[in-house]
Amino acid sequence: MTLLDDDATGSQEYRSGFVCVVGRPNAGKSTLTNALVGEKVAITSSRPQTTRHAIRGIVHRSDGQLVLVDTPGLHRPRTLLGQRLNDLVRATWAEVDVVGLCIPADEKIGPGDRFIAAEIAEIPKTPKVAIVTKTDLVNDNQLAEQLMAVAELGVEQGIEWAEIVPVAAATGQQLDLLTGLLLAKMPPGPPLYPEGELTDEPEETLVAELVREAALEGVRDELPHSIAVVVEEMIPREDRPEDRPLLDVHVNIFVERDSQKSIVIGRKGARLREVGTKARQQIERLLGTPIFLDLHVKVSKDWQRDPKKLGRLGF
Ligand SMILES: Nc1nc2c(ncn2[C@@H]2O[C@H](COP(=O)(O)OP(=O)(O)OP(=O)(O)O)[C@@H](O)[C@H]2O)c(=O)[nH]1
Repeated sequence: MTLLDDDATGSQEYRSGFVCVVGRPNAGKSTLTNALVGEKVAITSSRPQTTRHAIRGIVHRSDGQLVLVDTPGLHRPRTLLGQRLNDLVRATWAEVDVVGLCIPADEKIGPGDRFIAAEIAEIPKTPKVAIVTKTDLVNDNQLAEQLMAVAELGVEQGIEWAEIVPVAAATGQQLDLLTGLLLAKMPPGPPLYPEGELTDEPEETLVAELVREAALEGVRDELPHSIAVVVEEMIPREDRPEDRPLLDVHVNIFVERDSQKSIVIGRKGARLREVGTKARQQIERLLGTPIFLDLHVKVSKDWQRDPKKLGRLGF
């Protein structure tokens, strides 16, 4: 009887806390965050280093709440922006309850994974969970080998993995299991956010991310680092019938050079129109209201190297 009681209270205890998902660029962090939360809140792209903000997704379960922090890819800094991104990542790690290191199942562990593993090895006490992502892309043998390689990586870097969990965000495989394992590592405590809340990012940030994502689609490799998006204004259009509201959304897309501006705009504005259409649909879904999206492309020379410009663009 006592045993049963203990068991019941033990497993029912509500837990809540923060998980920071880390990993080298393209490791699948954003996709995993989205899949765990169940709605699109973090930017995903097939290009590396596109996640600029620590966007949080919130996973609600009857037994607890996970606040997921999605950081930019940690990389060797070459510019001021690179340094600031790395600082942001480290500051986040210092505050969370668990660090989850994403390592793709379909690629050999490389210097990029080692670099981040070595960095997280430096955070004392915080439990570290290795998350082997994209398992849908490999067969059982390859997965088994990767799991062993991840275990070895831990030994090599002096990390004692709290768990090593294979998942496929694309198919949803093992996601519930991962959530459960992460929740078990959270401290007991009340929900940190009200139920139903998916992210505490201001709407402007999410809108900017959606525009950025659309603007990056199918463009040259040099562009991801050179695009910044700022929402200037979001105001309801006046004189609209109550049942047909319209929100005016004014957005500036900043690039570093005239040549990049032409790429973003495209022939006779064709690309920019595509970007606008795509982003508008996503933003309307996010905000639940029809919008008029007004996009402007501006050149802000070398903004990545200029502290004042960086500050103005929100970095
Ligand atoms: N097949 C498959 N592809 C995946 C899975 N998870 C992510 N991907 C793909 O891998 C690529 C990178 O995923 P992201 O989630 O953007 O990776 P990230 O680690 O957030 O990347 P950065 O923002 O650049 O740091 C994208 O093309 C995803 O569609 C998965 O579970 N299965």
